[in-house]
Amino acid sequence: MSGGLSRRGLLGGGLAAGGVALAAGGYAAARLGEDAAAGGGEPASYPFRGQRQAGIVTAAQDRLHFAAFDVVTDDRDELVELLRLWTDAAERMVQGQSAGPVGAVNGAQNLPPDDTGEALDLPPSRLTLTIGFGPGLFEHPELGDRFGLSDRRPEALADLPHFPADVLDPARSGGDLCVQACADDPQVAVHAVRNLARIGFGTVSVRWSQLGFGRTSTTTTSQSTPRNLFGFKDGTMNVRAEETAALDEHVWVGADDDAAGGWLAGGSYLVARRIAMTIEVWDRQQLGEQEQSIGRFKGSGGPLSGGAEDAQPDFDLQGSDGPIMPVDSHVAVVHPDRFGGARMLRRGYNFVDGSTDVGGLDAGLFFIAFVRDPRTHFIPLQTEMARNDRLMEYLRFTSSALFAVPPGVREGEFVGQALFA
Ligand SMILES: C=CC1=C(C)c2cc3[nH]c(cc4nc(cc5[nH]c(cc1n2)c(C)c5CCC(=O)O)C(CCC(=O)O)=C4C)c(C)c3C=C
Ligand SMILES: [Fe+2]
Repeated sequence: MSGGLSRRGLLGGGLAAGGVALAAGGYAAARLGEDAAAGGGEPASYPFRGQRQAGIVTAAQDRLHFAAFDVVTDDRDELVELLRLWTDAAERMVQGQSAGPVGAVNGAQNLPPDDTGEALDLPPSRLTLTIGFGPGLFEHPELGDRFGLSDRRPEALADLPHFPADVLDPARSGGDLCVQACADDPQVAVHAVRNLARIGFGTVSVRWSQLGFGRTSTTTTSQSTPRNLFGFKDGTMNVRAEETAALDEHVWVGADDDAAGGWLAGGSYLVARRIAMTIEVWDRQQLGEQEQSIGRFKGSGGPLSGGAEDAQPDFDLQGSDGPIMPVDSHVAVVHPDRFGGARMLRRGYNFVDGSTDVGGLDAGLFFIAFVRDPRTHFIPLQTEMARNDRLMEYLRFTSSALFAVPPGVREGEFVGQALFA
């Protein structure tokens, strides 16, 4: 079966030429429909290959399935083979094709299908698959340097420190590999992670995963600012795709950043933090207290010091009781001016994982940020936030991980190939 057909074109096997043409026509129509729905001129699908991995500056989609994997082999060739297989499958799935060339329903009756089938008939849904490498791939705490990679580990790629007020679940933290699947349809994102896990059976196992909805960031100037589960606009001051100089300064790893990490040049670091929000406590706070905690108005998203959403906060402006922008408000605590101008590209999602055992919502923000160096662009902010941020009263950090995200995959290569050269 041709690799160029969409999943929908594969149904029924052995289609006559006219049937194929019809299927392809349906696909094109779906793409046009998606284009319109996506808004802002975003394409209906993103290629897996390119200068950068998609899923970083790509306009943030609405849904997330994030998975961290343990590598369960100590054979370097098996790891490389997995990355080859993942590259092939990812390239297919982001185009709306099945994970393998045969597809969900056209294979032999006596073999498991090379695609699980739940995304049959669904368009690409702007799926992006972003793959990262955790510290354990280079030097595992129990298994050591399984793959002969320890001398290629960039210094910045180390487990994040324990921050004050972290209540981490170790089983839901860390990981040797990660896959960030983002799409406008949750079924497409889940299908992608499921098939990558299926392909990796015997080489990797899923350590933990997280579903997310309702992006809490804006990564292009054409996107409007969404709201998080506290009801506030989130993503206002994010680094955007169009800010190419800021991306070079704050998001992309430079060629000279690390002697051992040359393979990561043009890539980035992905910080993941699952943050449970005590929704019921928050909901009982007065509007004024909520706005003082964030430092912005809930309606407009503008800073309390005045102006529209995109106005710069004035931290010196005084009210009768001190600064109008409370010094312990979230935007005051994490403002780049306090960290030598360090910015980050945030790309998080809301989550609701059912209810807690006392009947509250098990809900929060799955924080994802891409940074050039976590030591300068994340750790100092998180430390300060944990110590001094008024918002902390309503937050519990339950999961934490750091991954190095290699640059984009060139034609004929597999993801992260330079690391194994
Ligand atoms: C350590 C990094 C950060 C964590 C963790 C974090 C959690 C978190 N944030 C909100 C809500 C908002 N954050 C906003 C801005 C903002 N947040 C961070 C960093 C972390 N946030 C930065 C760097 C910034 C931008 C600061 C600036 O440049 O001015 C905002 C304001 C709107 C915006 O700019 O996006 C909100 C709202 C929650 C609820 C949360 C944990 C659950
Ligand atoms: Fe924030």
